[in-house]
Amino acid sequence: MRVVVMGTGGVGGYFGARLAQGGHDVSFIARGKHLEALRANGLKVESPVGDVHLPKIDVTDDPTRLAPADLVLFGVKLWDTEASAELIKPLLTEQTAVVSFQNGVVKDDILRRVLGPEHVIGGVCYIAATIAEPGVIRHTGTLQKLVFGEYDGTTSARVQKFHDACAESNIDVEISTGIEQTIWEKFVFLVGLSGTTSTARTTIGPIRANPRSRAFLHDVMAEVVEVARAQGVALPADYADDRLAFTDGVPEGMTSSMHHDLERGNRLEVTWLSGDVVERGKALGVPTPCNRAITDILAVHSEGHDR
Ligand SMILES: NC(=O)C1=CN([C@@H]2O[C@H](COP(=O)(O)OP(=O)(O)OC[C@H]3O[C@@H](n4cnc5c(N)ncnc54)[C@H](OP(=O)(O)O)[C@@H]3O)[C@@H](O)[C@H]2O)C=CC1
Ligand SMILES: CC(C)(CO)C(=O)C(=O)O
Repeated sequence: MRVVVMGTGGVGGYFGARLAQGGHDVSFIARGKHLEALRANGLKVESPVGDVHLPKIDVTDDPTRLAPADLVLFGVKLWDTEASAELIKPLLTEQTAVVSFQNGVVKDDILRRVLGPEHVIGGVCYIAATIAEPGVIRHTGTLQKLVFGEYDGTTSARVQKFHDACAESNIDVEISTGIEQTIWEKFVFLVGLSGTTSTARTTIGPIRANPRSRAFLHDVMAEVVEVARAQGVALPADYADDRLAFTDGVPEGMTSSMHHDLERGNRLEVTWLSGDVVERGKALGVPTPCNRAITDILAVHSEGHDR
């Protein structure tokens, strides 16, 4: 299976490296200093579940050179979705699948519009990984899981093939037969985690331990549940309680990729996370005051800061 990784960052770099380590044919798209370092020194992953060094990788900023692909693993930040989708068009044959492991619930709408719905497989990932320095991906903790599936719920040959490639590459992997709901389930937790850790500027431990911030976390997630239900996603009415209980089980030092971005002065995905909840809430008549507070508080940082 010929895999092309669009965006060799925390997510794309980590999972792409594992697939290459597992013996699969993987090429990478990158840019800037990261591209230069990847060309010069290859791709390194530092990980508690095993380091990887691929001294020589096929990496470029010109996707046309990599055509055709069986599967494109799409891992750019949400603001780069549309432009990156345009760039990968030359990679597609009739059968090519594109699977985005980005956060948010709008990503696949954009991919479907730019690439055509037949190419898009739904996906979510669970990992904490960043570009530590050009050419180096740092994975924190042991969580590293991919969940994906066709939107019509069938287990197609391309989904099964990618599943098997991941399993052979020591990636925790699961096929979802209800991927839209799976994406919304992650979105509920992610919006709660990213919104609270970024506004409180701390990890989940102190947030869940303090009665006021715990109630805020609950209410942020409850708003996402209400929005999901209003647009027809079958989440249980008490799903925020379920996610709060889940949150009690994660390590107290856990935080979100958005909190990391805030600490580094990077641009933030808040517009596509809490901000998207607010916009959907407005359209559906669902009040979203907690997510509005998060979006407005983080607005001063959302474009990042020069350091
Ligand atoms: N990091 C994590 O632990 C997790 C992240 N996610 C989600 O996954 C998505 C990706 O996040 P993450 O991996 O952290 O992002 P990163 O910023 O680490 O990686 C994205 C990479 O793609 C590059 N890129 C963007 N556009 C192009 C282009 N046109 N050509 C070449 N390279 C390009 C970026 O370059 P440049 O830096 O120059 O922009 C960057 O190197 C996000 O939606 C995030 O929310 C989900 C779960 C966990
Ligand atoms: C919730 C988590 C850490 C899981 O992968 C994540 O997706 C993020 O912070 O972006």
